[in-house]
Amino acid sequence: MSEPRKPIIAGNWKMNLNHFEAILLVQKLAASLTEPQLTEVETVVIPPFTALRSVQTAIEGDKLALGLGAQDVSKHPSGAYTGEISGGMLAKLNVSYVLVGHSERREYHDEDDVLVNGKVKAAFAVGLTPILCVGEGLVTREEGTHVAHCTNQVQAGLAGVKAEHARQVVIAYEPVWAIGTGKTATPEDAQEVCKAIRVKLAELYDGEVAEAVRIQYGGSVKAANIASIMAQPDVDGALVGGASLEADEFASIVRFREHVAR
Ligand SMILES: O=C[C@H](O)COP(=O)(O)O
Repeated sequence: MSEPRKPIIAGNWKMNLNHFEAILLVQKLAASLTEPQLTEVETVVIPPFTALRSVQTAIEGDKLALGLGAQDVSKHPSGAYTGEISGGMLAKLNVSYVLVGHSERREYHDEDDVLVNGKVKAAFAVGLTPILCVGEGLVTREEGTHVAHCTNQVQAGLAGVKAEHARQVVIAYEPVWAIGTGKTATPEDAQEVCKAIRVKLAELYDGEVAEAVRIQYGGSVKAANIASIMAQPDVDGALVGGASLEADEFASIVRFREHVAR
């Protein structure tokens, strides 16, 4: 019998908040959540690079049960790569998670599956856990090829990754048409793709790896819809954008068990 998967809710702050504002948000968030709530649901904040050090200091200084993530990582370990941030630099800041292949990186920074795969491997090489983001655009959804699109992205992102690492990855399914638009996929839409991703993991590795991997849904998640999304059997968490910038709203998302699924 495999261990139950611990829910993981992560707030991706994107390109918002300077380091002073970031500290305030972390302190407000911590004040809105009790220790047991933070232990029951793994809660991760993902600030911009410039706020990582301040947020890490706040988390460690106040002994907060919050995880720390970064929004991107270089595929290179070090060297003459102006503007890049290495996995080693992030690990030194006690960063645990790193987003890889977010749709905004794929769309606005031309990141393809080969680069995403390089970043996944760079993260594992220094002990970071990648949150591998996949998701289809509106055209693909309307064509009805969204499931294959997402499972192909998972396969490409994990190419050459051994089972011992693959079982630790977090996958975020984010339909691009639902990001920041207020349009949420239905819980059934989320379940369809998350289940297909788990089936693909079983094909690529084995059932044990597939059962261990946590799969998040992302795209206009808020307190009002989190319970019904989390009620789906293959959804193990959420990657939250806009709503993670408001402490009360994000805390309420983390406390999803208190809400009634609609
Ligand atoms: O990383 C988070 C996602 O892109 C979702 O963003 P959103 O909650 O603002 O739609």
